[in-house]
Amino acid sequence: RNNPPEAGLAERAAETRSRIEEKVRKQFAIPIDEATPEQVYEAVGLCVRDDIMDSWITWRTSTQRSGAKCVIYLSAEFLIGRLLTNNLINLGKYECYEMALRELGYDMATIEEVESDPALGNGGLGRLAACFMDSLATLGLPSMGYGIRYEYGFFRQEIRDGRQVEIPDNWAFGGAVWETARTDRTYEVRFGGTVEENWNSDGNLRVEYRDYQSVIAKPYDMPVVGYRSPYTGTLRLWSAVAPKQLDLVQFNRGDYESASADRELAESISKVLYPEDSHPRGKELRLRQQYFLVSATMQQIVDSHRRRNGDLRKLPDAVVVQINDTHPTLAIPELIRILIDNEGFSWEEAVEIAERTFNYTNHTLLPEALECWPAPLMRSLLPRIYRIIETIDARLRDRIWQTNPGDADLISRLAIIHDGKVRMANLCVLMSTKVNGVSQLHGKLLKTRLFRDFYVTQPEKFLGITNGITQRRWLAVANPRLNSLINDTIGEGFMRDWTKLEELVPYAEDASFRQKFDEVKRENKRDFATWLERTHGISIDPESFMDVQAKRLHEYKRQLLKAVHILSIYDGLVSGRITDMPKVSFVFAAKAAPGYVRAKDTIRLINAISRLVAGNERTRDAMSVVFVPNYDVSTAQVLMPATDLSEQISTAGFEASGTGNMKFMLNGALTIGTMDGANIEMAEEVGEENMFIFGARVEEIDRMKADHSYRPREVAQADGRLQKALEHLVDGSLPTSDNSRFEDLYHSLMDSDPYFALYDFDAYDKAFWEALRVYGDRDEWLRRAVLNTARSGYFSSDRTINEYNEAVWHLTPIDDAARF
Ligand SMILES: CCc1ccc([C@H](C)CC(=O)N[C@@H]2O[C@H](CO)[C@@H](O)[C@H](O)[C@H]2O)cc1
Repeated sequence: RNNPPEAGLAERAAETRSRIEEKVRKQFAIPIDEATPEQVYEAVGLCVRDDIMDSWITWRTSTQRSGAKCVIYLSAEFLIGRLLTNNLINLGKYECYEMALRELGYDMATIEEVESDPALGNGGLGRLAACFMDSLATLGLPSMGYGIRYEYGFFRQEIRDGRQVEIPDNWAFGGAVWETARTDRTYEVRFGGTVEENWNSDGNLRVEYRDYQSVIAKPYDMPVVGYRSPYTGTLRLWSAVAPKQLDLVQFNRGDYESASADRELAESISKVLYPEDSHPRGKELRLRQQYFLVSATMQQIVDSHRRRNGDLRKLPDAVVVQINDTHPTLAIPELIRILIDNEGFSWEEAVEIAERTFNYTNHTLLPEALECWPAPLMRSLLPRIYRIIETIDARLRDRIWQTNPGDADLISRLAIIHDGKVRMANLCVLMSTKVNGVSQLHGKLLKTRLFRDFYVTQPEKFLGITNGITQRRWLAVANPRLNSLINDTIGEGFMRDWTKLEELVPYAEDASFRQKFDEVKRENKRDFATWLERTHGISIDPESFMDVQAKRLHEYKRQLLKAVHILSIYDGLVSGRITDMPKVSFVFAAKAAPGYVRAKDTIRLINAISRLVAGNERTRDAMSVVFVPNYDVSTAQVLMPATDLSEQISTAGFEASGTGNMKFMLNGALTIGTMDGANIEMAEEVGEENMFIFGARVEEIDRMKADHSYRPREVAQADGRLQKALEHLVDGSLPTSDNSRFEDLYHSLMDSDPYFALYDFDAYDKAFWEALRVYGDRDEWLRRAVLNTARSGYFSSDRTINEYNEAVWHLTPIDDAARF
């Protein structure tokens, strides 16, 4: 990050240095030269935290006082990543702290790596929420994120004998310098018990709760620092605490277990993140987590509004709540409960307020990912909430019966409670003002498929808002070399104004700029190789062509297509069919949900292929297959700047948007991909000729699904290369530590191939070789790579957030005058 040292930098660095020394002394009672990197990291973090405090307090109190409309981003996941470097860059203090540390004998990289990566999310949905918080703060839009402070985040992944092993991730063990426990803002959340509704003489409803279990929700606040903007947002994460630590009565009775049983049950609520990102396991604890999050949040929202404004009818003018997928759906009946049971509103009034308060974002079309809770479970765990949902459902059924008498089918499709299940997506759509998909194609498919019956009656409710990524973390933090090159070429404007990146387009034709761009990529590849060796003891050739597929392991993302294609290249090299191929490193990074057997099998297959390739002298120097363990935000930040080819090969119609695709594009990688999700809009921005687009379009996939015409086995038999490659899965040629093979994967492709991997194989092969051909022409490759970076500005989450604000939230940014 070698920006010329501005005037005064040395003085500020000296002052910062003494603050760090002082912090070490006060915090650890030792002189700096005895401190460990962990202690120095904590001291530095605490100094930066002090730098943030004043503006954080100012804005939190002033936005509250000003009554400015605020967006509440309600999400079960926030994949925030490490915060030190991000906060320093957003504060404009990176160089200052880097110089101070250097004078203390520390290089920033060492201190940065000490920080734990709070994996409070699974993947796309969680990371999107984190990018959104950064953009909201940078754009000065009054905002608060609400989530759960899981004690154990997303599991750590280790690969043993080629297999994924899950290790608990106690992220906060090293102390979390960025959070503040708000013991002054705790709320009680009730579970179970019985509920009695009594209408008293003055016709008001009085609801009696009995025999319920209580859990205390304790908030931990984290500041969300905007980029060079004094506005600091807040991320509030709730932690579950038992109302009483120990039941002395039971304890004195010698019944020690039950004495602490309640406590364990209570605190198990925020113990661990559920590692599924498609198959909800419908576990009671997961439902407890969801209600815990929404009840604490909505109680607090109503409380502070009543304290600030008093008239709850005006709540929708003061706050707008964005529900991040269906996981926080219960916020809707919870608000209605509070308004009726605690605030004495009528049913109609409460429903009207709720409908004007909530909006819902859908992130997946996968039927198996749509949450449907068993009605008996919800009735017993949340008796009052279930009553309210029953009433909403009954009134909906009545309304449909009036408008479509006799149309039982329509009712069975639109109803919220159906077949003993509570369909969370239907409840969200019915009770939200706006429902959006996360790319233009996804938005369209919500209208024509998933929510068609709702769309026909309320078309204005539905839209598509294409995802985005924050250029602060995914360029300035992750790729300082490219960031400096861009700053030196077109200035720093891009960090705050995504449209500025366009100014880089002409430099695609500039040979000296392409040269510098190439040098940046080479350096980043060397960094990645060094990091991979140091962190995982895995070696990779930094001069090789980096072909990367990094995302959650899921059949629709088709890591299997990539793996089978690599086997066909292996066969080609062994048979001599393939002679001239540049050295390629096929890099995979992916976590599989622990219960998703086929996904875990695919990881095992990739590692077996890696051994097969390394074990053959005809292939080991021509290519390597590398599986990078424990893919998380920090890994993505070192991997994406080092990538040449980004694999975005999902079956058309299955990837709602993708956001990794945007990060690779921004960091100068070319994309080989299908016309799916946001890939389509990337092709619109940069031109299809600057990507390697292949494969069946969504219409073709739909047709084959509709007429059941697809015969995968015939496709394989018609293509000798493909057939031979597939044989490896069952012929024992793949080295596995227990001689196990991959029958299930083989048959999943040959018998049904639900994601049309074999159908797109040949088209993929052609696109891949075209990519290698272009890579052979350095100038052409670099020209296209520069264009991809230059045309990726549209995928800034600032553009996305501005679209949400115009179409859904209607917030007023804090007045710019105060911003600078
Ligand atoms: C209940 C289990 C569960 C947990 C998480 C999810 C998420 C919705 C899965 C997810 O992360 N979806 C991804 O969201 C990204 C952000 O919008 C999109 O870019 C990806 O296309 C989508 O797969 C579904 C089901």
